[in-house]
Amino acid sequence: MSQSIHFSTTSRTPHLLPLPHSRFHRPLTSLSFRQSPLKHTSIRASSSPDLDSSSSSSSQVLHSPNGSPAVKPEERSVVATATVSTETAGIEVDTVTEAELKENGFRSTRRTKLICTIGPATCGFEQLEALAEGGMNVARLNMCHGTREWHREVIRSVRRLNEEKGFAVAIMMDTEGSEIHMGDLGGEASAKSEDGEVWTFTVRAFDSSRPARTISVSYDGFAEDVRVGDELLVDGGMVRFEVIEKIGPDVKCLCTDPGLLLPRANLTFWRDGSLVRERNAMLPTISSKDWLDIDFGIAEGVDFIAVSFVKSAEVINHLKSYLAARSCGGDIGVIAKIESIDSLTNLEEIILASDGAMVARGDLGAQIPLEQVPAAQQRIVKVCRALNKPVIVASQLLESMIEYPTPTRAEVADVSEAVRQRSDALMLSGESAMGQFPDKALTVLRSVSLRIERWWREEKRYESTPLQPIGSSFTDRISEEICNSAAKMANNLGVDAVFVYTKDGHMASLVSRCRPDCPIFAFTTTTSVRRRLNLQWGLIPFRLSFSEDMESNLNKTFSLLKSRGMIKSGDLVIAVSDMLQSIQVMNVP
Ligand SMILES: Nc1ncnc2c1ncn2[C@@H]1O[C@H](COP(=O)(O)OP(=O)(O)OP(=O)(O)O)[C@@H](O)[C@H]1O
Ligand SMILES: CC(=O)C(=O)O
Ligand SMILES: [K+]
Ligand SMILES: [Mg+2]
Repeated sequence: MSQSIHFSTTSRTPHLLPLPHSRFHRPLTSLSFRQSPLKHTSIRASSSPDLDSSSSSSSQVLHSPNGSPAVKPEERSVVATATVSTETAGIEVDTVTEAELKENGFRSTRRTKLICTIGPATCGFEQLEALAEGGMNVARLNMCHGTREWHREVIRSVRRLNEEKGFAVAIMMDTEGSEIHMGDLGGEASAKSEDGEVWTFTVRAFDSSRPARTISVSYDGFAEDVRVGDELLVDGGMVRFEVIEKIGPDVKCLCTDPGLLLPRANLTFWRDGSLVRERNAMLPTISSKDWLDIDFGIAEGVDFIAVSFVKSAEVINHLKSYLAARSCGGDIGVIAKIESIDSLTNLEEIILASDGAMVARGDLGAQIPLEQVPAAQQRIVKVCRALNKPVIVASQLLESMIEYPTPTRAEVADVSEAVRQRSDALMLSGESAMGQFPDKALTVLRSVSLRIERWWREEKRYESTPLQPIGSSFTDRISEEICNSAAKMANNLGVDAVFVYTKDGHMASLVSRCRPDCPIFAFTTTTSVRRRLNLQWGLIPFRLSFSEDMESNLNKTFSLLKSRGMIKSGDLVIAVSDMLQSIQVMNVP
């Protein structure tokens, strides 16, 4: 039996009219709840021509390699190859998700998405493949490091992995920004600064090798702006110095907290307990080098651009119009990195302008007192959720795993908290870029996410807080209400999955926003939308060509997913779509 609620808005949105000849989609004159008068046990009625055509077109349907529902890791590559060959005819889902669905049953798939920063420890094809196998949804490239050629190589490897092995890893480019940072240490991996040592920070460039205990600084106004007595913090306090003398372009500093100086580490200076940000506040958020990197990102087809040190919504709007003009169709998502005092001050307007946000705790913790970072994180996650933008929690989640194969208890608690807050994604930085145990760190993120999500489901901790309306047009408000209701129904009825058919991804994100208890199968027609949906909580994105006819879409989907062993007869699903404003509840025939 299929039951549906239709929302008819004939006068305003004629394109959303239910299909006149469909038994399931009769035009209605008002908002109503309709129970199918036909007491058949499934929507797979024999009279349905669509169903017949989709099941008879079984030559297009991909069958699982051995007919069994479980895919062992060693069989994944077989599935991967098959996925690619049916790209146009069937349905695309990444191999890792498919294996996870079959192994755990789809109620237990991971909802929290995982991002890995790629660096020297993970840039090889096999290393990238291992991360993809381990559940990496997005690969992040930090333009602070490496050459464009290096980044291009990584991007192409990820794309090749997606094509050849059936992954759907998205690529996020992270801009350098024009904050103050150290130079690259002349090729050394790090430099140790001991307590009581005097180091020179200078705006001079070095022709040859770096003189001993000398660090170059990226910002020309540095020597002019600092004062004797200021405190200089490397990476938000990993190493501390006190300014003792200024000599032209050189600033002599006494090390007061020893530690390891890493190439291009961020520098902040503090005076009387406050961050000094007078002159460098005038630096552009997107530097001339960043614009060149952005052009490079457009040319290489990255999925997201994360903008460092965003101060206001203006820069986001500026970049978005640039992307819309340059990247034909504006396919690239813009992520605002919240890592400065200004970004906290203008948080709502920045998030509203962006396609998502990152809680960049590394630099944020260098700009506000560390003890304020957890509250800032909670606020950013909440605002993103309210405004329906994906949010990433980043930096030092598993910092000790750069050197050790197991995390600290405190790190596990920190990861758990981010999952408990229902952030969309967690990000590895140094752990995956240059750590010794990138795969193990990813495994920890995956297993902690799964465990916390399961605990939350077992405890039936549904969200009761009502979500504020966000859409401005009447049609948008209807979509929102449909998604809110669908998620609520999914929880109350204990359905196995919500199916959402969406061309631009918006309906899928509206369902994700409700954080329902079951996974969300998001069907979309383009590869780029599918990759972008990879960042959002609970969404399992599929690429599928579909029509305006929901009945035929459902039949086609059921048929394809069943043939791959990803769903089975009797599974209870709720379906919503961009095309037809309705909620349908049905058992898989
Ligand atoms: N492409 C790369 N090449 C070399 N080293 C890298 C690269 N990407 C990252 N790393 C190393 O990993 C460390 C952490 O990387 P990450 O990019 O997350 O830095 P971050 O300081 O957290 O980010 P941001 O610079 O955006 O604030 C860096 O300090 C650097 O040593
Ligand atoms: C990720 C990042 O930019 C930060 O934490 O500062
Ligand atoms: K960066
Ligand atoms: Mg940063």
